[in-house]
Amino acid sequence: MNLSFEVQINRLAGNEDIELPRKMSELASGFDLYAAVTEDMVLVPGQRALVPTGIAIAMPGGLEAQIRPRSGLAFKHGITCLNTPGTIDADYRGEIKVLLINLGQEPFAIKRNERIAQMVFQVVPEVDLVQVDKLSDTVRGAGGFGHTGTK
Ligand SMILES: O=c1ccn([C@H]2C[C@H](O)[C@@H](COP(=O)(O)OP(=O)(O)OP(=O)(O)O)O2)c(=O)[nH]1
Ligand SMILES: [Mg+2]
Repeated sequence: MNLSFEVQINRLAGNEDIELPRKMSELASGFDLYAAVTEDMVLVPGQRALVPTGIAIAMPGGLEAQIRPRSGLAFKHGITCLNTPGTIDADYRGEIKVLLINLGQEPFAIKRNERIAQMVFQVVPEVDLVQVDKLSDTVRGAGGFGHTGTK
């Protein structure tokens, strides 16, 4: 499979030193995002914060970017994205920000140019919502939320 797209990116003023999002291995799904905090941002347990990345992007319509946590930060420090996956719309031109929360037991300091999350691009199909009086029948019907049991 060889889907490929061009996505424009720029650094916002004052962030010339911020690393551009980067894949850390050849076939990685995500581009790691770097914190553009001007001074250390400390999250105490339970605290959330919108962390700047210093970058903005423009992708073609039909794509979205998802902002996802890094598992290492989540496992070691309880740092995750509160709204995971965050949604970056194709028509958004503002700074990409990462909504982090500290679910750990210790304060955590976010430093400038540390990798805080990752950005995964996805294709979004065009969908027309068509209003109808009755939906098609299925075996599952309205069963959900554990309806099929645990084994
Ligand atoms: O983790 C995130 C989530 C969103 N955004 C930006 C890009 C996105 O296109 C925009 C709106 O996000 P969303 O639709 O999730 O938020 P909303 O609460 O519905 O705001 P809006 O009314 O602006 O759509 O905010 C980020 O920078 N980081
Ligand atoms: Mg929205």
